[in-house]
Amino acid sequence: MEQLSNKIKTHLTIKHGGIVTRPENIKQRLETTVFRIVLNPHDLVDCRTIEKNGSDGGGVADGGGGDQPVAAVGADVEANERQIGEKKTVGLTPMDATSFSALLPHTDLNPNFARSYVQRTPLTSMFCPSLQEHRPLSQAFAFLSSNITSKRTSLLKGSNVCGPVQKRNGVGKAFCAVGLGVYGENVIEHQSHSHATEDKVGVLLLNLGGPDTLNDVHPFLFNLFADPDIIRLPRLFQCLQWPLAKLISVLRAPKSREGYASIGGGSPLRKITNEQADALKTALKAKNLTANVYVGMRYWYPFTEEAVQQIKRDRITKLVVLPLYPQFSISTTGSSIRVLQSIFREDAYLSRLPVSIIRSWYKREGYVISMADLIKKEMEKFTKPEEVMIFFSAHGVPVSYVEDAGDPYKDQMEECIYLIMQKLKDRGINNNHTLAYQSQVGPVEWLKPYTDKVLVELGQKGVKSLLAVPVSFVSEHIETLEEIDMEYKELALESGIENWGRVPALNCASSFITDLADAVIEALPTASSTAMSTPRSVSEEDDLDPMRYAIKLFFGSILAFVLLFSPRMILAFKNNLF
Ligand SMILES: C=CC1=C(C)c2cc3[nH]c(cc4nc(cc5[nH]c(cc1n2)c(C)c5CCC(=O)O)C(CCC(=O)O)=C4C)c(C)c3C=C
Ligand SMILES: [Fe+2]
Repeated sequence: MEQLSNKIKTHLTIKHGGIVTRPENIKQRLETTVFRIVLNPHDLVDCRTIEKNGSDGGGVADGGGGDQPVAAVGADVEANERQIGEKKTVGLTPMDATSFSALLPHTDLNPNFARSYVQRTPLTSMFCPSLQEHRPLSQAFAFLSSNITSKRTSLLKGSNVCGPVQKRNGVGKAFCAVGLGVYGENVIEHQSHSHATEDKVGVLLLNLGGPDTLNDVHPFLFNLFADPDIIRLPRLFQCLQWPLAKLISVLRAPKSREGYASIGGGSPLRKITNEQADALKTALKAKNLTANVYVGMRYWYPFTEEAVQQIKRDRITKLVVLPLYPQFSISTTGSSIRVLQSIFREDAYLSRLPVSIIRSWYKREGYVISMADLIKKEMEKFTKPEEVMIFFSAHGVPVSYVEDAGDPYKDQMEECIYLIMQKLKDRGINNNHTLAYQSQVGPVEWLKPYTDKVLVELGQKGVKSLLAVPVSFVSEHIETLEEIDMEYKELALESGIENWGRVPALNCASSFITDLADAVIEALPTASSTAMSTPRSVSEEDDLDPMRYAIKLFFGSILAFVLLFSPRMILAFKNNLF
């Protein structure tokens, strides 16, 4: 039992600190359609795969750097070492299939969300009557869903990624798509920039979302912690996801609320993302592409599910999915794609919609240049720019994401920093730089070094001027406005750093938006793009069996007790780690 308890502790990963759940669950509940996976989470276009000038790229997982096309689909790719300048990075890292696990049935038990969602979201009100329906027992037990192991197994089965499923279009762009469980001919092809008049192009911007008001903080946090890509529990413990999410969101809410209060009483994310969507639409128009741009948030309004419903209503014929995270992480892009997968596989219309997903874009020249421009501009504000330490502060993730689940986030982050620094060097800027990770929460180990520790060390070492560069995210949000601008600044000044600066988030910087527009155009799927149906996994089948759920529930409860009252958890709560 003790061994088991230790294992659980090492698996439990919780970061930041309700009662609203996600709307896809309502949809699952109300729409009975044929189950067919159509949007495969591995149908992922990494912008690295797109050659800028359209020359023939070969399109195999060649591990080449720069603009070389690489098959950068996340799942089950063998680690492929790559040399970038003098820096060695891992180009293709294995991804854990749990990041794309199928449905999240445990949260659709939450009636509060259903009510709140329907009240607040007119778009879904057409489903409202069905909310009164009783669910079958098998679904009522669905919160015990456990798919980590089975997904991992299916992942391992398909370790050969790019060979048979890769196609290339006429201008030499190479793409690779891999199925989850079934690896077949599910390929997203790409076309040149001529668009048939009957095409109705949609771009779906994915983002995390944030509470609009202080009252939203608690339910927002609940949604976040109810996400199995945020709190990654071992299979047997997934029945704890929901109670744990409630517990942690209650514990985290006061601290979080304080943070949002200090930045004006809510998150600026919705407003900024909407502005980015408008700017992108305009930039696409300037490039002769008329497109509707939608915003889909993972944990708050407008939810991804709302955006998808609008896409359906608008009868979009081609869709490009663009997560607003430059680097891929299981906890961000991975989680959003998993939600999309669950929606798409249940819907006949969506299942036929040609879709391409830009899974990461930190390597794009336009993004790197935009970042370098912003850094240069801020550096010039210092009296002695050449003495400024460039301090990249990235959002952290638990170490287990990277080491156990194969999250490529850390490698991509390091490569991203390398590319930005190279760009600065090209402009004669040779300052020292460092990378640290911020925003840790919970009793687990996060990526190191930690931002707060490094700031203190730099101050002690005599660094006098420091320029903080937020790098995981392209909008201002609580972690730039509160954590960096207030907490870290204060800490840095206390530690001996005298001159503090912070690079603003890209927000709607025109070079950045223009580059996103290029990324969208390059990623446009052709009408002939096919979708692949993927069967339910063994564990999903299990999830429909009430007896198996009852057994899981029984053992899960015993283990939950051991876990929740373990000394490490108690200590974490006492030390305010949530
Ligand atoms: C285990 C928990 C979390 C992981 C892992 C995580 C990864 C992660 N998050 C972002 C970007 C954002 N996070 C935001 C808010 C936020 N994130 C978590 C938890 C995890 N994030 C919490 C609890 C919160 C709420 C705020 C708080 O209490 O600290 C936001 C929204 C900010 C806003 O303005 O509303 C963003 C954006 C990235 C990029 C990332 C991994 C790479
Ligand atoms: Fe976060």
